[in-house]
Amino acid sequence: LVSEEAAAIAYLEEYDKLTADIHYQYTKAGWIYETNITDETLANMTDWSLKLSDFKYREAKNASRFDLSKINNKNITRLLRKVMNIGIAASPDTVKLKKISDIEGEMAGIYSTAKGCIDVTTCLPLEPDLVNIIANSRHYEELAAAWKGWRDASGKKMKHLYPEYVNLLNEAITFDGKYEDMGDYYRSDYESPTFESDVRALFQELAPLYENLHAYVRRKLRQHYGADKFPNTGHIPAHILGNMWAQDWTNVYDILAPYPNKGSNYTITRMYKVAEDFFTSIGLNKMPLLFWQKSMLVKPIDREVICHASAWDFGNKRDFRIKQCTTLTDEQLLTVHHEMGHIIYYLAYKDLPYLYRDGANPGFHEGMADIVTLSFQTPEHLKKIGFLDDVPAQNEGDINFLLRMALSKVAFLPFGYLIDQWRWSVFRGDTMPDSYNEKWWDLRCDLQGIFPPVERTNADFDPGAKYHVPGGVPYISYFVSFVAQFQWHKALCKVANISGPLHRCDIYNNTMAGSRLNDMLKMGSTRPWGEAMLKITNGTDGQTNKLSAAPLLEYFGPLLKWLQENNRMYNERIGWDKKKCPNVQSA
Ligand SMILES: CC(=O)N[C@@H](CC(=O)O)C(=O)NC[C@H](CC1(C(=O)N[C@@H](Cc2ccc(O)cc2)C(=O)O)CCCC1)C(=O)O
Ligand SMILES: [Zn+2]
Repeated sequence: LVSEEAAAIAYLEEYDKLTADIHYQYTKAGWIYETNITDETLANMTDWSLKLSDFKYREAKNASRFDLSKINNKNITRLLRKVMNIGIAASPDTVKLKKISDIEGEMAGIYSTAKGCIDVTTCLPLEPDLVNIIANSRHYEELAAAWKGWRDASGKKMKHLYPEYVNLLNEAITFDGKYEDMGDYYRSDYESPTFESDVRALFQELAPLYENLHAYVRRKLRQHYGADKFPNTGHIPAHILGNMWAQDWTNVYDILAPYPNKGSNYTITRMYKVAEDFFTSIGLNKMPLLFWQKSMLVKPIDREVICHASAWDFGNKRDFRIKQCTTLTDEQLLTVHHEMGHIIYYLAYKDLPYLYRDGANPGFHEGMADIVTLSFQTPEHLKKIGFLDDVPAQNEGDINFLLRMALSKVAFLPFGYLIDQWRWSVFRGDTMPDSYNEKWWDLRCDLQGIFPPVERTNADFDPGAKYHVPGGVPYISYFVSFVAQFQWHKALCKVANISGPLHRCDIYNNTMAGSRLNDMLKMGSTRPWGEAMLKITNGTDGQTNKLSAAPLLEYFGPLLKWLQENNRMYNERIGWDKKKCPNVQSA
């Protein structure tokens, strides 16, 4: 009699090959669509998406025949549970699954081909045109036109699709009674019943730092644009922060602090080589030859593509690519490092069983993508690789540098937190279609302290103007990443014996730090993520297997002190009125 465990092992070996093969086909169909948007490539991708759902449905049935209580090998039971954890593919209603794919395809198509009109004759794509206007224009009305034009052409055009999309997802995911709604399923990636309250607590711990940055930035922007543009509720106009979603404020750094912002003489290829050099300098992998042959690193001129940058793992242990409409800007150089960070993670776990080729949780994959930017952006590092001529003197250079880092790493926190607060409330049924936009602006106003420059009504659908909402891509992973990456940075700097303030630490060329990081990366999702966290933090002070805001607060400690002094000196109010949002109609 073959033991239950032996039979399960034999099944999983066969499954591993089958799942890798069908995922290769599905990923290739996705790549072909995203790098050449046509009706045919969309139909092909939808076809493979349904084939994959069908495969998952069948194999979940096959795996359910094993009696887990008779298998004491935790690894085998974890793998079997992953085979049976198939999300919406648990629904036998393939007509509804196809409808979900069709709606997603339609929303992604609207988003990726939308052209926002900034006047009656000029309509422009988001990347790079509208992004550049929002980044570089300093004219209030011109910025407002680009901000409104984009939302009218994207979110507003897909508003009618989203209610059915939500209902179909909820029907499919609740079919076998494992999940309460689609938000419950998204959160299950973190394998923790307290995840939702844990991230809320982290956000509240970080709010004072954000509010002090917000107060300083509001004062400097008020000086530039005039006090009449700033309501006495304390909110900042959403469209003058240098980013289409006000999620990253580095582009208005020139208004906030006079600082020689060096444009450097580099090429697109050199951007990728510089990023690769960072990873190899700490002992991690270089990009395989296939990466350079198959990636799409610049926007093609002869076809429509999805420009939103992304990293791809084709699942055959050899084919890893980046798709990015790369341009020569500092922000883009960071995105290059980010996307390549994902590839490094893929390479670290490529020889694990397919089911384990994932981040320990989605936030870990994003944290890995970002971690090197904490070293790469230090003035010392930029000087080392010739992007900065001189290192600014200690003190005021420190504050300028910390301010610039805070404009991306602190400014982002409420945004990274709120997208899924909105989405989870929609999936729960707490927010119905007739208040989608009001709920969105409740969160945007109350948590980010910004308000819309032009009147918003429930005819608008501003959540749809952010890629990840029509794309059905979870977002809390970025909030988790922004917390975790500072925990890892602190631990790796300790392991690397690099002393001094955390914000000046650069792990470049440090293979001890790299190998400690790799110990975590190569685990993939073999174990619950607390064990992966300990792989990095073990033996360092404050070691923990949980998320902690302390390292982020330590990193920005000197800046918070400076901001508090500066805001006090100018008698600047900290914070803004909650539940009062200018330009937003409440139902
Ligand atoms: C096949 C596939 O989809 N692969 C996944 C990777 C995987 O899951 O394996 C993937 O490539 N996702 C794309 C996404 C792209 C970007 C993004 O969307 N960023 C967020 C939030 C943010 C902002 C600042 C920041 O410093 C870091 C993140 C935004 O721009 O709002 C765009 C620029 C940066 C990262 C990404 O790389 O995370
Ligand atoms: Zn990422």
